[in-house]
Amino acid sequence: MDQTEVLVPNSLDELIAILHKIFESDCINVEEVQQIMESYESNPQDWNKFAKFDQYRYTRNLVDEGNGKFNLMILCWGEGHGSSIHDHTDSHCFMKLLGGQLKETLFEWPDGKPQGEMVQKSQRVLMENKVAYINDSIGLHRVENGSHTETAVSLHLYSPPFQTCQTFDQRTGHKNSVKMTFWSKFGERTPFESTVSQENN
Ligand SMILES: N[C@@H](CS(=O)O)C(=O)O
Ligand SMILES: [Fe+2]
Repeated sequence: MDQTEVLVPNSLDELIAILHKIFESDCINVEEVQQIMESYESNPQDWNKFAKFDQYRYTRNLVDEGNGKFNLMILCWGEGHGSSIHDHTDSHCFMKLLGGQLKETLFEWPDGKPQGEMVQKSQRVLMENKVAYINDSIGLHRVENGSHTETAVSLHLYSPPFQTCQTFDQRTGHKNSVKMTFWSKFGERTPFESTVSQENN
């Protein structure tokens, strides 16, 4: 084994083990994380137990707490489900498509501008196994499952972990602070009380 060896995770568990190693360091190489997440070939048998859908909105399902360095979660998007325009609370955000496709629309921060329609920077469709990266200096985004026939499942890594973010009204740029919750943790449904605030997102 030499130092340039490229590890290819053969399962979600192997990917998580590699991520734990990478995040022992305080200095994160974005390309390295992106590459290792991309090299894992999605296998539904690895992640089915975390993939819990809701009829009305996308769900967030905690998979791993990354020794306190990151949160790894699986998001389940029903047909037509989407997120509000939001930021990522000064964290790194990696998003890998495990199943289906998702549309990501990037927006500029509205700060310092007169109130009005938010400025859209770009749009792309993420295909299975691809990994997108965003942080607050890149901008804001909205993620949508535009399909009316297929669900989508994505794997998100946030470092450092965060529990609140800001959402933005596309017409006015007005922002709201939102508490983010988990539909399930480690494959178990989260008790009702702690999921209520997610409905406001
Ligand atoms: N950042 C969002 C998902 S997405 O739309 O990127 C979340 O963690 O809920
Ligand atoms: Fe996001």
